Amino acid sequence: MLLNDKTVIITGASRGIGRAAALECARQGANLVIGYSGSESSQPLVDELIGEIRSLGRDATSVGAPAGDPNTGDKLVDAAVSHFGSVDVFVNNAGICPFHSFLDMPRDTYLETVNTNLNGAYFAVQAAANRMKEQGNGGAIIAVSSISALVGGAMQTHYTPTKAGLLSLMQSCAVALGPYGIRCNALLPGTIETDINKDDLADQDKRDYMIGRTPLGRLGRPEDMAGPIAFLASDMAAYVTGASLLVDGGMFVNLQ
Ligand SMILES: NC(=O)C1=CN([C@@H]2O[C@H](COP(=O)(O)OP(=O)(O)OC[C@H]3O[C@@H](n4cnc5c(N)ncnc54)[C@H](O)[C@@H]3O)[C@@H](O)[C@H]2O)C=CC1
Ligand SMILES: C[C@H](O)[C@@H]1OC(=O)[C@H](O)[C@@H]1O
Repeated sequence: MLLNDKTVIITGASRGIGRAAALECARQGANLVIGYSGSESSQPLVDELIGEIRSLGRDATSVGAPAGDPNTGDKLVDAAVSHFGSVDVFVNNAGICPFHSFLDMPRDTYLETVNTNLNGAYFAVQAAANRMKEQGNGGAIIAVSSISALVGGAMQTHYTPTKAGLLSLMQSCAVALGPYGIRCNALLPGTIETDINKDDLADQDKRDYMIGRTPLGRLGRPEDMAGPIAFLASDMAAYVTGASLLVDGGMFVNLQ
């Protein structure tokens, strides 16, 4: 197992990519702190996920707190330490992408997107890194960035800068935290079918277009992200830091 007895924190883990990553980390031997928004509607999903993790023979606890709140990272770290005694891996995954055109972007939509996806991530990564430094055994930090860190989208002008920001944050943190043995990497998913793009992909033309751009001939599934996240979290990636792992079915390189 790749993550035996490690403590892994994952934000936005109630569903989608975060959930699949949590289950894979549990299969690989980790105990989990499940970060979620704290909304009532998420609670049953979180309870079900914790049940699944326990049925895999591992343990999990949850923290309901908004990703954009600068104190959320401290709460996640406190929960990891009080339940499991350490923080070994931190996966910053929570994110939103409310598709909207640029010229009439509501200021609140822009600010909420940047706050949830990037500002909260900064403080959460800082909290996890301080704990890892204190423990003195290194650690692994992974930010779920996106193919959108590299390319634009007319309906994503508020979103793509947050994903480029996360990629850049991991690069700079790799430099800042390397001396403590803390590795920092970015995962760049392509188009993965989850709730974040359910409405967008309900448009059959858009869906066919995205599939057509993907050499592997299908959209991604959350499970496709889980192995790469577990790899980056594990000692198999002991010399990988400051890297970005594009997991997109080949979409990015498909010019013509
Ligand atoms: N689905 C895709 O095609 C891609 C997704 N990503 C990124 O992957 C990450 C996960 O997204 P998906 O699993 O696709 O979508 P999703 O909508 O299924 O999951 C998003 C998760 O973030 C949580 N979340 C949202 N706002 C939050 C808040 N304010 N506080 C705490 N948690 C909050 C949600 O509760 C949910 O658990 C996001 O950062 C997204 O930008 C990146 C590239 C492609
Ligand atoms: C929400 C989008 O469909 C998804 O998110 C991203 O980061 C990429 O732009 C994907 O297409």
